[in-house]
Amino acid sequence: MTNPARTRSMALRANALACRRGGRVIVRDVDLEVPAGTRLAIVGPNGSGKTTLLRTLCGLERPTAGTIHVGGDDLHRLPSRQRARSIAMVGQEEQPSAELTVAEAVGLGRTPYRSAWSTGSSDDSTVVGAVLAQVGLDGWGARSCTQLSGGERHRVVLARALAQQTPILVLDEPTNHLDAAWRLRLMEILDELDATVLAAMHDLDLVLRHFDCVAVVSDGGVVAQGRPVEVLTPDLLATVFEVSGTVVTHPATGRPHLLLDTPTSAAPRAVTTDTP
Ligand SMILES: Nc1ncnc2c1ncn2[C@@H]1O[C@H](COP(=O)(O)OP(=O)(O)OP(=O)(O)O)[C@@H](O)[C@H]1O
Repeated sequence: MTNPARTRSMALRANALACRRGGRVIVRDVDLEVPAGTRLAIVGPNGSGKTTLLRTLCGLERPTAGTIHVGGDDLHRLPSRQRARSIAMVGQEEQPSAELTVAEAVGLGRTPYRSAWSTGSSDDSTVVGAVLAQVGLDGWGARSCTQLSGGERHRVVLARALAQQTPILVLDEPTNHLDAAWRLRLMEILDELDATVLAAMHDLDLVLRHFDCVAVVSDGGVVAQGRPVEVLTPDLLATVFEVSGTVVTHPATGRPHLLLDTPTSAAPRAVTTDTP
């Protein structure tokens, strides 16, 4: 499928980033260098600070310390329209507004390109049609967002972000609500996109196979970053996630896959001869 996005990817850099919430330090001393066109996965246990970090990196939360640069510009000095043309974000539990049709919800992604009183151009309709096809909702534009399943609503908010045609795309757990086929299709969409992608991910196997880099967050700090196959080692998986992990090669494709298990179940099983 042709990629309807007309973007050029852009680098993102964060230095010494810190965030507090409710008097607590949630993100501490984070340095990230994400070259243009890189797909970076942010992984870490529940509550480790991934959402807070992503929201700060796209300017939705102000850091208490540190700087963020996109394409060389200080994010917090960018006019809001330019910021909205640079970074699109899909939140973890984001929902399209119930009052809107699917096309209207996706069309919101075009807002940064519209003048004050414009309701949208034919160019905008072309982009909306193309991204709806990309997320498998071709012809669904006139439907009310109330008539969608959880996974379909999630694909609508993803389409809204794709319609924004930004050089940086930030996704917080984008595989939430998606079935097995759509999880893989989403990874293909990200693979094809000419954008820098930052995504909080819980599925470490998808990270291994589809991301260029991974940053591991634990207790608000980045404890490891680099190529997934080098970072997601058995030692790190045991220390940070308290799971045992083994990389195996798919017998048909030859691609690496990550198998996870509880630490004890990976140990050799005792053979019992007792009959029930
Ligand atoms: N408004 C707030 N005030 C105080 N603490 C908060 C606030 N929001 C989040 N936290 C805490 O900050 C920590 C990090 O939360 P965050 O949502 O960034 O984690 P996460 O890694 O995205 O988690 P998950 O994988 O569960 O989505 C958690 O301990 C959370 O309880």
